[in-house]
Amino acid sequence: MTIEVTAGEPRLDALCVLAGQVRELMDAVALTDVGEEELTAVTGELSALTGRLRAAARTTPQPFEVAPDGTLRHLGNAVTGAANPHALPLAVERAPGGGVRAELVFRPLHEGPPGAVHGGISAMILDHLLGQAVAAAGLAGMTGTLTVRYRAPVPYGTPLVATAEHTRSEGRKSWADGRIALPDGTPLAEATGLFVTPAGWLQRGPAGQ
Ligand SMILES: CCCCCCCCCCCCCC(=O)SCCNC(=O)CCNC(=O)[C@H](O)C(C)(C)COP(=O)(O)OP(=O)(O)OC[C@H]1O[C@@H](n2cnc3c(N)ncnc32)[C@H](O)[C@@H]1OP(=O)(O)O
Repeated sequence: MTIEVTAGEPRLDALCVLAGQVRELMDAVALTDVGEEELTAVTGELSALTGRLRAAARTTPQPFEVAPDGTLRHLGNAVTGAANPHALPLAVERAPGGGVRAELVFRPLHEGPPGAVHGGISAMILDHLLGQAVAAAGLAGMTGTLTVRYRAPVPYGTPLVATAEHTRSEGRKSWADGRIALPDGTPLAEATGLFVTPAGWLQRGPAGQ
């Protein structure tokens, strides 16, 4: 899988490349059929590598921050963060007709029911996308409620499209709708959510800037 690295800073770029390699490692672990001896040998090598990375460690991932070019970025985010091995990472863009969209391919690693993506993984993606639709409308907030309707099993290993749009706001409360669909638009999982802008964000913004 090709990981887009956009930090533009050598150390952060290297961290994002490392995270991409770890994603490949996680996929390999989920699918490997090598024998016990090889599993034990690989575990030993990984233990040594883990120790090298922990030689200099922080207590929180790469923060939500203002990048040198003035844009907001969150390389440590669990859904979009290129520096977070847990993230797909999801590349979210503005949708031509309003709202936001992202193309995505889930992996066998995301399996819940046999042959399909775990419902909690789908909900996580929808939570983030709805939140970003609200943020794109200028009203960034924390998820208050999220309701998901699972209409059909979400497959992994096949291209899908996720979209979301802000639907309305009342004071600090904003609502958004979204869905994960097949490329032809057939919805597989649909969500609606309420996002509340914490009072402090109105003064300082989500990055505390
Ligand atoms: C430019 C910026 C870019 C940013 C990009 C970011 C994109 C990232 C996208 C990431 C996306 C992923 C995001 C994540 O993963 S966010 C992670 C998951 N969510 C959380 O952890 C949220 C935890 N909860 C809280 O922090 C607080 O409870 C919040 C902030 C939600 C409200 O605490 P606050 O003290 O501020 O609220 P208030 O008590 O003054 O109430 C205010 C109003 O809101 C109503 N209310 C409150 N809670 C709920 C509820 N649960 N259901 C229904 N309604 C609720 C309440 O009745 C009242 O309404 P009204 O009586 O006035 O009518």
